[in-house]
Parts: sequence; structure tokens; C-alpha cells
Amino acid sequence: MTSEVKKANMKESFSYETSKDIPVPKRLIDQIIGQEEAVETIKKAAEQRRNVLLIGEPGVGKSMLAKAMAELLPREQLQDILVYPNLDDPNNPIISTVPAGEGKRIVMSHKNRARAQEEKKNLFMIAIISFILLMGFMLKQFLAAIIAAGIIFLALQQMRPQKTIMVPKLLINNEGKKTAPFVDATGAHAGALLGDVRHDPYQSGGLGTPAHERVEAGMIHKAHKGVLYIDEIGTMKMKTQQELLTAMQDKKYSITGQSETSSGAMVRSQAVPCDFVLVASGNLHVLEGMHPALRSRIRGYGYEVYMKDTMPDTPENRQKLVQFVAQEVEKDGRIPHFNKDAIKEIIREAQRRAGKKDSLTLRLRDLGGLVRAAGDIAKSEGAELVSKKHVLKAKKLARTLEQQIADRYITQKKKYSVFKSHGSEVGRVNGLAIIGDRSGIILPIAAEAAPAQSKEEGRIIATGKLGDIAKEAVQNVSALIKKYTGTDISNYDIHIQFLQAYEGVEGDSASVSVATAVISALEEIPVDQSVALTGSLSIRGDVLPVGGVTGKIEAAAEAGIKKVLIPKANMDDVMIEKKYEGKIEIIPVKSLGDVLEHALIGKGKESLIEKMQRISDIMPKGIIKNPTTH
Ligand SMILES: Nc1ncnc2c1ncn2[C@@H]1O[C@H](COP(=O)(O)OP(=O)(O)OP(=O)(O)O)[C@@H](O)[C@H]1O
Repeated sequence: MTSEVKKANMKESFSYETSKDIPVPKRLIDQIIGQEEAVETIKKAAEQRRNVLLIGEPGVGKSMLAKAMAELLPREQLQDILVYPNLDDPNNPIISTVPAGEGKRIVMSHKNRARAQEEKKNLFMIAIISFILLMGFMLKQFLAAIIAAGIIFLALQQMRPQKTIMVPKLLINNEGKKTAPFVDATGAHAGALLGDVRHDPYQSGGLGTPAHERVEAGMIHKAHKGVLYIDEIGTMKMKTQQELLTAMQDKKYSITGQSETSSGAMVRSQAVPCDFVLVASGNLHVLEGMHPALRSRIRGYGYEVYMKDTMPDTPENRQKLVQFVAQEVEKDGRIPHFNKDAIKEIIREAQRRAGKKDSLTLRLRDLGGLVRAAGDIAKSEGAELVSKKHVLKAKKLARTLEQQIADRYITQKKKYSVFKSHGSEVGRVNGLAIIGDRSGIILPIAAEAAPAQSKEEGRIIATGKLGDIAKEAVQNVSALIKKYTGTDISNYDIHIQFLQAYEGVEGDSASVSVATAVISALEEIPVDQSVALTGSLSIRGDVLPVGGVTGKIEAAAEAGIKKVLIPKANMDDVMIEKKYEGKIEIIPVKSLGDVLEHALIGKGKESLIEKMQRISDIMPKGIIKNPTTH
């Protein structure tokens, strides 16, 4: 999309002045933004009562979809579940289902009957005791009468539990529910998920709480006729997953005490209905921990959806983000509405966070955080509406943990001059990396080359997680280095170090930087320290696009770097904040030749480029590009 079209799109006139003018759909399913395919699948799955596996990044609306599905399921089918004592076998309480709302009535009527019976019994007891005492008084046998009254009192007391235990327990109450249940069982342990029978230390001798009263429903039962949602299902124990599968297949599951040493383990109820729809979710890694049979059950009797994390930047989709802002304001209920400029700033942030050209982010939970932070600032200032300045302030204040770490990292590294932003040095490159989602960080790389100690072959020495990336990068480009410089790296031991790399740095895009550092070290040509670079290197020497360029450029600018080299294919993804504009020169590069041209400095550079030129003349076309083209 050209920038003219973009501008025209930005200008499109939505018929609103503030987010208050935007109607918020009533149904949750209509509030879900940008996940059209997932929404269609959920609608279909709700109609057919199918299970669903939602895979995607955090905060793109997985649990929202599951909740929306519960709203779509028919409410008429809801049931109450009662548990009755079993007089023949007290350890096998009886289960009964009735239409929603009936359960409470049944329990009440049982309670009333029990109370009436109790009152009758009490009356009877008072009458007998009074009679005995009266007789004792008349016969002057006070002591005997009191003893007799006491014995009868105790005997009648003993009969009491026999009566009260007849009252059933309401295990699941769906009275007055407007929608089918939605139960979030994320992280639930076996007892909470599958139901449990409480321990009773007084169980022996029938003195304790009757077994049926100790039966507790599990989430699978609470989700009966509704949706059971489990996020990160792969982290659940295999055994629990297996039980879950059994429950899904049988649509009923007996409740028993989950702890083997508890008196609850003696009790096993009749099967309790649990006809739920499972919506499981997580990121792709979740599949590794997922029981294969459970996954195959979902695949066979349901749908798998891969959720999107960006949507195309079109007028319709921007309109959806306007709706999103209105939704979030309404949902929060405490923050003021947004004016047009503030919404535009949120949309701009959605473009920035997408990290790709012509896209808008769908990580809307995070974006919702920005909406709330801006709202809080506006509220604290007593503003009637949230304006652009509040959003800008919120962006500064509500920085993610990773962004705060990146900020601190930069100040600290500057203080100890771990990275340099001026001058030149051999074998040292300012690489760029990402921590978290999108926070840029300078990743200084130092390389040193020494003639190989071993006769057979030189080694590449690099340590840590990033070390593996470095080794791979050097191996990948060794042929290239030979072709570019005529130097055979197997004659050298090459040491590569990531200077004080912060744990959790994503270094995949460091291969261009590693190759540059190694070439500089081998050829002893200094690297311009006012340059930072990022890019992934193909074995042919092409610089391939990487993620997070905006964050990386901003980090470089923040660190006082003057020039940043990024893959040409990433140029459209750049959306740096206004405050960095003009502070840093962004140079697109297409090949390693381009990179060396801009990153190296000094006399040696000319001769290297000359050498490369000479070599390129004898190399087949396509392997080496003219280093000055970009
Ligand atoms: N597609 C979306 N449309 C509208 N709002 C969304 C969307 N995605 C996320 N949100 C907002 O973000 C909040 C959190 O989203 P949700 O809990 O559904 O994310 P998730 O994908 O389940 O994340 P996680 O897997 O980390 O739990 C929602 O309550 C909603 O306000």
C-alpha cells in the first residue's frame, strides 16, 4: 500500500466524534475483532457442540472466544444436579438431574419436610420427657425419672442424623442462569477439575458428615451443557488429561476423593453428567505437552484454529479498532471516552506494534492496557475525554517489563561503556536484538581471530545460548567469507563473544552482525561504532528480513547511535516514534556487501572492497553482488 493510500485511509471519515458515539455490540461474539475465521469456527462449533483447540499468541482473544461460545450454546438445555444419600450403600451416593431451577425447589421441599419431621419429633420428645418427669414427681422417684429422661433424650438424639441426611445436596445449580456455563479450568488440579469428596475425620461410626454432603462437583461437572475452557492445556498432568478424555467420551464422570489417604477416597458417587464442550488453548508449544489421544479427540470431533496476531491495515479494520476502544472503555466503566485524535494514536500504536508493514496488531489485551493507562491519566487530570496527549503519556508510563529492562540496560551499558556509539574498533559490532515482544536492545558483539592451534582445523569458540546462534551464523557464512575475502576461516580459531548479553535476548537476527565482526577481525579492518545493524544472512550473502526493526532502531537511537543498517525488505515495517525521527539515519541493505560498505571504516576497507570486487569478477553471477548496490 502506498503512503498516499495510507494517508487517504487515515483520513476516512468515521461518523463519530468520540468513542461514546460507537455502539458496542451486545453479544461477546460480535465484540471479537480481527479473528473472523476463529469466530466462524466457534459459531459452527457451538451449533454442533464440537470441541475446539485455539492456538495463538497470548492476548489475542482465546478466552474471549470461549466465553462467547458459552453465550451461543442453548440455555434451555441447562440442568441442575442433585446428590442423594444412598441408604443401601452410603459410600455410593445417588445422582439425579432435573431441569435448571428445579434443584433448589427440591432441596427446599426436602428441608421443609425434614424440619416438620424434626419438629414433630421434638414435640414427641418433650411430651415423653415431661410425662416421665411428671410420673417421677408423682411417685417421688426423682432420680430414677431424671435418669430415664436422660437416656430417652440421648436415644432420640441419636436418631436425628437419620432424618436430616435425607435432604439431598444441590451439586450444580443453574437457576436463573442467562447463558450456558463458562468454566475456566486453567491451572486446576485434579480435585478441582474432576470433583472431590471431602475428608471427614469422624467418618467411623456414622458420627460424621454424611458421604453425599461431602461430595464436591468438579469443573467438568460445573461446565455441564456449557463450555470448559483450559488454557495451556499442555501443562496439565498426563493422568489428569487422560481422565479428562474419559469424561469427554462418557459425558459423565463419578466423583471420588482424590487423595488416597483421605476417607473421601472410600466414597464414589454414581456417574455425574458432564456433557461439556472443551475449548483448549495455548501457543504452539502447548501441543508438545498435550496427551495425543486428547488432541486426536479434538481433531476428530472438533476444530483446530490458529489465531491471527495481526490484521491488514484497511479502513474496515481500523474501524474495528475504533470499536475496540469503545468496548474497552465500556468494559472498564471507570475511564472517560476517547476523542478522535486519541483513537488515531491508539491505531498508530497498533500499526507500530504489528511490526510488519500495512498491518495492525491483534494482541489486543496489551493494547487494551494502553487504553486503560491513557484513561487513568485523563481521569487523574480530571479531563472529560481522553486526548492524544494522554495516550502519548501512557505510552511512556505504561512500559512493559521488557521495555523497562531495555531502558535500564541501555543506561547501565552506556555508563560502563560496554557499547560504544562513536569511534571505530576492529572485530566489534553493535548488533541489535529484541527482548520480550518488541523491545529493542543493543547487543555488542566482539570477535577475535587467531591462527588455528589445531593443525587440522580452526575452531569457532562461542558460549551460551547465543553462542549456538553465533556458531551457526559463522558456519553458514564461512563459504561466503572465503568468497568475499579470500580467507579460509578454517585456518583460524575464531572467538565470538556477546558482551554482557542479557538473558532472554532473542538473537536470531544477529547473523549479519556476527559475520561483520568476524570479517573485521580476520581482515583487521575497523568497524564504525556509530553504526548498529540487524539482519539475517543467507548463505548466498543476501540480507533477509527480521522481526522487531522498529524497536531495534529506537533502541539504537536511544543509545546515541547515528546510523542503523536494516534489511531492505524491512523498510516498510519501520514506524519509529516521532521523537527519534531525524536522530538516526536508517540505511536499507540488501547484501553483506552493502553491510560491509556501511559498517567498515578506514584504509583497509577500500582494499577489502577491491579484493571483493576482484573475487566477484571471477565468481559466478548471483553469488556476490556489487557491494555498493542497495
Ligand atoms: N480479538 C479481540 N477482540 C476484542 N478484544 C480482544 C481481542 N483479543 C483480546 N481482547 C481483549 O483482551 C482481553 C484479554 O483477551 P483474552 O483473555 O481473550 O486473551 P487470550 O488469548 O485468552 O490470552 P491468554 O492466552 O494469555 O489468556 C479481552 O478481555 C479483551 O478485552
